[in-house]
Amino acid sequence: MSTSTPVKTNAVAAKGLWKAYGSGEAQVVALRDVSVEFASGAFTAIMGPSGSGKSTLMHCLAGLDTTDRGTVSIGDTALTGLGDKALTKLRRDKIGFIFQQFNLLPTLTAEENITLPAAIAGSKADPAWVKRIIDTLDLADRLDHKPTELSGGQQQRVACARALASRPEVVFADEPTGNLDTRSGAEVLSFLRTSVDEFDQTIVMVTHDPNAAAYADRVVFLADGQVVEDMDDPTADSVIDKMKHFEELVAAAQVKES
Ligand SMILES: Nc1ncnc2c1ncn2[C@@H]1O[C@H](COP(=O)(O)OP(=O)(O)OP(=O)(O)O)[C@@H](O)[C@H]1O
Repeated sequence: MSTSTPVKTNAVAAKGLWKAYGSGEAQVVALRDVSVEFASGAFTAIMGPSGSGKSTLMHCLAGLDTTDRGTVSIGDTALTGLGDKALTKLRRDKIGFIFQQFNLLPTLTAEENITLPAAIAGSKADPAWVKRIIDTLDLADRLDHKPTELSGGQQQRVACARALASRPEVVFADEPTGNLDTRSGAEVLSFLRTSVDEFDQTIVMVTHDPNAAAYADRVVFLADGQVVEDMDDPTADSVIDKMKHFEELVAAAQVKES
């Protein structure tokens, strides 16, 4: 009898990404030859100093921004070279987004916000799945409320439900706890952890917060547009240590330059 271990596939893969903004002397190179993969069913945090390229990388991975060179795949679909229409469809079908500012539509109820992406796509999200998410997020008695009638934490939980409603291949979360108090932030992070452990979702999250990164399975560190470290099983302390180390390296490089 063969004892095969399940093969982990990649939800997202980037190879040799380059991205620059502007031209000539004003040019800023935001990504320098970045190759990175994100396994299905894993929670990965992306960290790094301000300006290190975290948002640029996430936008390029999600097809929200173009790259100058390199390839990106979501599941088995290559993003590179897709036209606008195909890219929009891929984002709608395969990618969920959670933003720092929640980005809910103010005139719609929580429930309408959650089901809107499926409605726009002309399909209907699986009601049993949506109910399971809503129950896990403890939103059942808030579904008729408009965003202004919800706390920040509740709004972000609605945004989490919206991101997961279509069971996307990957959810990109950009500083999802940046606007929340500690308790509401912890609720959102616990939900993201649960969505990986129990619902087999894939999460890629940009964060500045070592405590948030500690919820992840892995942390990818960027500095100056490059992947400089890849850490498994992070704790808040191990992440803080690593960040101190980068700050020292950056400070040493600045002394050398001056
Ligand atoms: N639209 C743009 N036009 C010009 N330069 C840009 C643009 N977007 C980003 N950059 C530059 O690219 C570099 C990487 O920016 P990016 O926003 O990806 O970094 P980040 O790590 O997400 O930073 P932060 O933590 O401050 O959000 C920075 O030097 C930034 O100034």
